[in-house]
Amino acid sequence: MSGKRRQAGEKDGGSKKGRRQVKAELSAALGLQAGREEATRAWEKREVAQCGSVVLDPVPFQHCIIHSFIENSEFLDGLKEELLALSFHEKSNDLYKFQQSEDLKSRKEPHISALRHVLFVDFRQWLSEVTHVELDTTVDISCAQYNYTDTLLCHDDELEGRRFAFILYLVPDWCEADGGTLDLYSTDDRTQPGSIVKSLVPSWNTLVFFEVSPISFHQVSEVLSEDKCRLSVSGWFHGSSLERPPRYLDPPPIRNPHLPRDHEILYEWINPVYLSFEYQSQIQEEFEDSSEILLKDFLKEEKFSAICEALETHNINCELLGPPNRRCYKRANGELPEVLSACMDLLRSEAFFLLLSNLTGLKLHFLAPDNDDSDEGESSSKDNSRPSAQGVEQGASSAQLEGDKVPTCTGDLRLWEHGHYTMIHDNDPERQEFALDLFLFCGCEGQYIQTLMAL
Ligand SMILES: O=C(O)CCC(=O)C(=O)O
Ligand SMILES: [Fe+2]
Repeated sequence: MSGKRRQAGEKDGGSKKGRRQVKAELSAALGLQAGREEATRAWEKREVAQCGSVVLDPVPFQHCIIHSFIENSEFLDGLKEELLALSFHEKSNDLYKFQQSEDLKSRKEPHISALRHVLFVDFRQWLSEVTHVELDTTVDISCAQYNYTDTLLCHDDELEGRRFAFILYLVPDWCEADGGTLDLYSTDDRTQPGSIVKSLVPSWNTLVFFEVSPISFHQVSEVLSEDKCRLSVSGWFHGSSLERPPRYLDPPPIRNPHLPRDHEILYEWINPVYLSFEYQSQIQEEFEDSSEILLKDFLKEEKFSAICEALETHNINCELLGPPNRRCYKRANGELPEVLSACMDLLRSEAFFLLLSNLTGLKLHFLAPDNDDSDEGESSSKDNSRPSAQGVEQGASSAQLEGDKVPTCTGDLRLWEHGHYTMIHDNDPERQEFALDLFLFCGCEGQYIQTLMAL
């Protein structure tokens, strides 16, 4: 970029008419030679250091916090105004929920242009000098708003070319109880995230940057304040990426064939409407159309009440499952109250495999008709976007249906609390095969069973 064009970018479009020039200035602390040298030394030696308003910390991964990042703080009021006037769109999936602005790369507003300049010219030079990393001129920047209940779950930011992530916070007075902290995770020797070891509370005019690497796992915790807006400008400085070790894959779950139980078990547990052949065919047709189905009041009322009561009154031993970039929920791991273990047995029983075959048209039992011969049996399209099931408590199981192999299943009792989640990954072992997912929700309003075809 030529000096001439840069000059133009810094100015308010109307400056010729005598309006003030819009210019952002980096914190004076970043200009001090001694501070830069100390920061460079600390970064290289991976040491904790504080150089004025600049704090460097290598744990759990190299990051840096710069308070009063922009020297002329009133500039930020103008910037905030321009940012809030942009159009934002809702971003929402299994990983995040927040609002993102349009790309700031080519916005012409004076404060936004000036911020781009101070970040990608002045600060980039400082960053390159302190970290000894050559950074290219790629401009990668947008604005985010996190409001009540918004979050961005555990991720590492890794994408070709991203070398440093940065976030400049433009928040009102903020405290830990408001949520929305930037949480940094430790990692194990397989570079899987473990637990949160540092939480950064956002504050006005503070910039955080960190090195993007295979261990840079972080999240934005759920915003708990009902009225504050967590406004930030964030993006990445680009350079050649660090080498990435092969990604760790979860071992596949242990699957078992059905338990030998005859159809009596169905009469004992299942709402009789689901045992009528006529209704089963209707359900099957619907399932074949949409590859998923929700069956209300699936269990007999007295059985369902007994399950709910057992869940409420017994102290069920659980373990918290991770890693947090994949899942976070509790799984029952001890002996279950009798009615719950009987219910799990039902879901794994031979009779239930046959019932599921009738409800879905899938061959989950050798006695089930082979749907490949029928006209409508082609419901095997790959669906990589199935949603994660949510519920207060839930038993989940999935049955495998591959070729001539004996159908098998695996399942667990999951206990859901506020903040628990599952995420979808391309390299899930469960996603490499044909499977039917089944969720029986308890402790939510009403009872229903949902089946989803995974592949
Ligand atoms: O806003 C933050 O504190 C972090 C944002 C983030 O991790 C991202 O946008 O990838
Ligand atoms: Fe991130």
